[in-house]
Amino acid sequence: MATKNSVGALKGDDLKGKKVFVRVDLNVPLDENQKITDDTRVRAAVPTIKYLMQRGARVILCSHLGRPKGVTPKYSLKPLVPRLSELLGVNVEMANDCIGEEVEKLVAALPDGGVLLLENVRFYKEEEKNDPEFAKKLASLADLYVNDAFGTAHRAHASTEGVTKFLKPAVAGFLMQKELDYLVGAVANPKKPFAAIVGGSKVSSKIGVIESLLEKVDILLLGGGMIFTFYKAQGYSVGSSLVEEDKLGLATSLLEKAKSKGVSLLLPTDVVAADKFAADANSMVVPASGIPDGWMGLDIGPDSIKTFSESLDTTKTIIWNGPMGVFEFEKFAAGTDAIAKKLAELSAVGVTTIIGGGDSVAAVEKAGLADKMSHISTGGGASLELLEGKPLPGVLALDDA
Ligand SMILES: Nc1ncnc2c1ncn2[C@@H]1O[C@H](COP(=O)(O)OP(=O)(O)O)[C@@H](O)[C@H]1O
Ligand SMILES: O=C(OP(=O)(O)O)[C@H](O)COP(=O)(O)O
Repeated sequence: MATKNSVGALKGDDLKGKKVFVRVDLNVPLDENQKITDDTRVRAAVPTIKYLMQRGARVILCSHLGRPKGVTPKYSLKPLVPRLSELLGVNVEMANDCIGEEVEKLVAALPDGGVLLLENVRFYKEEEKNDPEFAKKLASLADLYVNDAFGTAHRAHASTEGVTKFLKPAVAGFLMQKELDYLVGAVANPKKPFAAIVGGSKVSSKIGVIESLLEKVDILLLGGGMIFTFYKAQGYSVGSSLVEEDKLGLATSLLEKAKSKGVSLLLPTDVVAADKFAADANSMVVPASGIPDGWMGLDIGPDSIKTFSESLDTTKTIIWNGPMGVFEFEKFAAGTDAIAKKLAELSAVGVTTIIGGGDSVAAVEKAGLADKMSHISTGGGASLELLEGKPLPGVLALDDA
């Protein structure tokens, strides 16, 4: 993907008094009392907004929250206002809509350096349909466009893609730039040796990323539920572990591809098996080649943790996507925790460590190690697509640098 123009190229003269439409990803988890349970995405949006505020721009924030079908109070962005105001040090205004006369009035009343948050853009079905008329209405609110919503950059929606046809310049925000620098830059030109750790539930959801990474990495460590498809393909007994029967051939061909590329592909040599899929299951460590009938592998075992850790010792760049086990259950979180700790240790001695979104981020956060990593992606689906080598529509639509 070509380098994109960034908001940092816009100076005071470009921004003073200008209305800037900023697409952010404020799709945060809320509890039943509408309280934010993880504000990572809000904090990640702050540098771009502050940069614009400090240069006298009038900032119009646009985001989605959840996947509403029509106007749904539960998915209002109103609960975001207090935290945004606190982080930005101003009273963020809230609109009840994202287009229309009332919104236009609020935009007109915005002072230089002021911030207006539009209501959930997905309250209109036209957003996800990338409807040009709707995109034009969004565009008409502002003088220029900044996309900082990395987590939504894999969606070709009106506020991420369509709007750029009517609003120029269209540039990347600081978060978007940082995500691209790490997930494209560091992966395309890694300091070597370069290792990837891929886990998560199914091989089918990670085929693209494994194939793409096999072209680039020196070491590939596999964990999570997908390993049992690899074991079964090799003729091991896997008990009642998660297996995708229709992907056995694929698993074999991935192993062969790794061999032909000279990639050192490591599968766990032992696993923690459970007698049921539950937090209070009975568990035992068994060799990878012999999971007893009625038992299922839910984590990588201690020998594998040791081998995986040692293999990472020599690396200079590590990317991690997907947990090593069912980390949501304390009993089966040791493999994931150990990898998180290892990456934190290696970061401290200068290894570039990149956590590619989704559940791996949740696992690193649960372990309290988020601030130790070089980069933690704010996008699950978006980071996966980038790592698969797919272009992101929300990025493609921006002006080239
Ligand atoms: N051995 C396993 N058996 C079943 N599920 C697993 C196993 N290991 C990991 N998982 C599950 O995989 C899920 C994460 O998978 P995935 O969504 O592919 O990862 P990510 O979100 O990081 O891309 C977690 O909910 C975890 O419990
Ligand atoms: O949370 C998001 O994606 P993610 O869960 O893949 O990180 C983004 O806000 C995109 O949301 P969507 O998958 O409803 O388009």
